[in-house]
Amino acid sequence: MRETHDAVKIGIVSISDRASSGVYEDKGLPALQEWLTRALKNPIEFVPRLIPDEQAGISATLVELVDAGCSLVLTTGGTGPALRDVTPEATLAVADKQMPGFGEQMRQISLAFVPTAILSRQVAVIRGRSLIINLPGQPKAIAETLEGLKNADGTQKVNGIFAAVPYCIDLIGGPYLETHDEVCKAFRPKSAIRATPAA
Ligand SMILES: Nc1ncnc2c1ncn2[C@@H]1O[C@H](COP(=O)(O)OP(=O)(O)OP(=O)(O)O)[C@@H](O)[C@H]1O
Ligand SMILES: Nc1nc2c(c(=O)[nH]1)N[C@H]1C(S)=C(S)[C@@H](COP(=O)(O)O)O[C@H]1N2
Repeated sequence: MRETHDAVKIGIVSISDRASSGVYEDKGLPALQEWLTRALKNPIEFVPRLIPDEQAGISATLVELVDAGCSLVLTTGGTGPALRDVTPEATLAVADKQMPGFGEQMRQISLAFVPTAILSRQVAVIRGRSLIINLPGQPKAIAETLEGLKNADGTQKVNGIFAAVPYCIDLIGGPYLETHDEVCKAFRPKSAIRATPAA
């Protein structure tokens, strides 16, 4: 087993008019932080932001976090069809590349929980050396989409989207992310798996 893990900086962004103005307590940032801490073996520096559903402000926050060196930025909220839901537009506005597989897989997973999952417009994009992914706003949907669906015996039924995140970050020149298999088994082609250093 590897003794040391690369450090990673992760931006977490909760996008909610009501949580950011104090109408209700934000549950998005704690849910993101809890899941990532449970899933990753790497030491994580979190860069958190709680902001309203304003397109220009969301784009500016994403650019700021990428420029600050975050290899991964996860957003939660503002992906539905309501007039104020503009997270996908704000994310696409700062994209170098779109990564449509993440949104497709999230909707696939979420349909097992709620029929209204087809109302979610989550996107994922690459900007520079950073992967930015939109997650739904329901706090419980964060773990559901990252982790996927498990059978009653604990085996994986549908892979969560996080299974593909470490290899994606390898490909854009980021740190080597390693996960706890019981939370989320990351997939890499054999040729991309780092050799274990000699003891
Ligand atoms: N940051 C949050 N903290 C706690 N609960 C949230 C948060 N964001 C969303 N929710 C819950 O999930 C539901 C759906 O999220 P959505 O992003 O569509 O919010 P919304 O209805 O647009 O309102 P708002 O932007 O004011 O949170 C919300 O109505 C709320 O019950
Ligand atoms: N796993 C999961 N995904 C989900 C949901 C949920 O409860 N669980 N809610 C859906 C609903 S009702 C909507 S409108 C969309 C968009 O949510 P957002 O605007 O909160 O981002 O996410 C969907 N995805």
